Amino acid sequence: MRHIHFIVNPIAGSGKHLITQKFLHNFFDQDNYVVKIKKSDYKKHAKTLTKDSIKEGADIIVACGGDGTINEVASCLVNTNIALGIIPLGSGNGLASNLKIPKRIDQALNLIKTNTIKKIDVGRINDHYFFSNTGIGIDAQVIMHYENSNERRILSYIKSSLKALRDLNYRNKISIDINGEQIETYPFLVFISNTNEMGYNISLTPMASLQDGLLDVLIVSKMSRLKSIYFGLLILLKKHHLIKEAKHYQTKSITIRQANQTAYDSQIDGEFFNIVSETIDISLLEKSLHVIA
Ligand SMILES: Nc1ncnc2c1ncn2[C@@H]1O[C@H](COP(=O)(O)OP(=O)(O)OP(=O)(O)O)[C@@H](O)[C@H]1O
Repeated sequence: MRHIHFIVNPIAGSGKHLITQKFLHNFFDQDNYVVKIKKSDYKKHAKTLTKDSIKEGADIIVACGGDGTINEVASCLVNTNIALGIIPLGSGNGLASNLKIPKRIDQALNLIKTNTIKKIDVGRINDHYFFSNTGIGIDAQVIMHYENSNERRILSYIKSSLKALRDLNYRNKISIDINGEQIETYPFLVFISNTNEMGYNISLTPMASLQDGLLDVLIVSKMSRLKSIYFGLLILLKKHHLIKEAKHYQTKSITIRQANQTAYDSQIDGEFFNIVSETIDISLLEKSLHVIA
């Protein structure tokens, strides 16, 4: 008997989904599978539900949602033999796209049935794991406005990006240690990625791989508002590497420090976090998550 637990975020993406016990029994026969569905009721609830499922002996735990839900579920599965399944119900679905998990629910469920395991790298930023990407700078500000908007559509990302640009300031100088180099900069963006897609087919780190034992880092230094808009257009055209303020690195670890500040606005897998610390340490745990993909 294989025990599969589905953790469903009811507000992810459009908020519409077909995942019911009856629907799942079309895919997982009751002679071979024990299927359980749990619904998250609030932010971080998926973590508690996943921890309970681990205690209940689940063999596979399926995150049904976007990158935020995957982060909550997968954070509990790092360095275990329990496999993560993914049903991409989110708006962006960056990690699922990178893993080529089908967007159609029936196809994604059939994939889970195959139980084909891939071991993938996991990123860590201080006490948090990330599976897709993390960043400080304009991305964190965009996510902050997006979360405050209480809308979950691409248009809300566009509006949030415009607000973040309007409020752009370069008050904090940071120092970055990477590959033996020390970089001092007023950052527009420091983006650290494990995957080659952020969702919506947009990528800042097209060379990134989930299995190469490396993090891809994009450091973009201070630039004018006008140039930031140009940078945004270049991202859409996949040509953002062309501006001189953008530098790309591959690394296993990176440390960020800032003078006179003890907190960082950041985003972790598309969720806003205020990290209270003088230093940010980012590292990679090689192939430490089992994913069905
Ligand atoms: N019942 C709930 N009510 C409100 N928020 C919830 C609930 N359950 C989960 N959440 C939160 O919803 C947030 C968004 O989830 P998720 O990232 O999975 O979807 P998404 O934003 O639509 O997708 P993506 O990140 O791929 O764009 C997460 O922070 C999660 O903790």
